[in-house]
Amino acid sequence: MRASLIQLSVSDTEPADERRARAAALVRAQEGADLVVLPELWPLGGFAYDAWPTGAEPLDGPTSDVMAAAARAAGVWLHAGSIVERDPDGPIYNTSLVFAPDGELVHTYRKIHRFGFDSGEAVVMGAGQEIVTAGTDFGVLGLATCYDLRFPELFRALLDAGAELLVVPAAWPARRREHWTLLSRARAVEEQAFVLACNTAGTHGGVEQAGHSIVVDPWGRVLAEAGDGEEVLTVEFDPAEVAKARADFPVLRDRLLGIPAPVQR
Ligand SMILES: NC(=O)CCC(=O)C(=O)O
Repeated sequence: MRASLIQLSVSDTEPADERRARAAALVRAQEGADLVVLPELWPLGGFAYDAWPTGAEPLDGPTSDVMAAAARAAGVWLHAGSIVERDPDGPIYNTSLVFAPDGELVHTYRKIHRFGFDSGEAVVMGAGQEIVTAGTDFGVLGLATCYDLRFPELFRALLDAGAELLVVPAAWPARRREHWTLLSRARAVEEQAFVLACNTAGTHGGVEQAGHSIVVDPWGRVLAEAGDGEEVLTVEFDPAEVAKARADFPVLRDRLLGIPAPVQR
């Protein structure tokens, strides 16, 4: 399969609608790929907290509109990164959107672990409650977002839900780039799965982004890694390598904790 990670540059100066149009053109240009991935909160900026109250949008808002059309035009599965979702009956959420090649919005995932400690996302956004996987033509995607990468128990739960390709949109700062690379590889090794981690480039909200989107195979090998700036990272791999790695080195068979106990007779 072929995957393209669009490491979009996000600034405070580009209006959201212009960035939506630019991102949609980049998605359309990936015709021939099986899966296209965008970063976290790219329409407004993952650290542009001031823009969130007015820029939040519903699931059928402007980002969904342009991304559905772009997925359909390119004929690709599209993980369109995440938006600031306005829930009419609740708080705002950091919500990822997955579109099928016909443009239908088939899965959404509300980020579970909110970043910021006592500020930003952790204060103004609601926490997602559900583990989400997405069945596709080429395997089962496990959905996680940015800071979620630090919580291995989420990835173990995704494994137990059948995930084979872990897709992680992010707005990960340059200051902690080493963690980004290390954790992406760790999650791939632990779950014996592909990790496709699509980060943001540029600077917004005063936070320089790390870039360095990365694709890791189930053995922890880096198949492709982007640089610092805006870039489309394209990589080809065989999703069947997941089953092969799990059979060749059956470490998951030796789990003792956190799995249903055998029936005692
Ligand atoms: N947007 C985020 O979740 C940032 C996470 C981060 O900066 C970190 O985990 O470090």
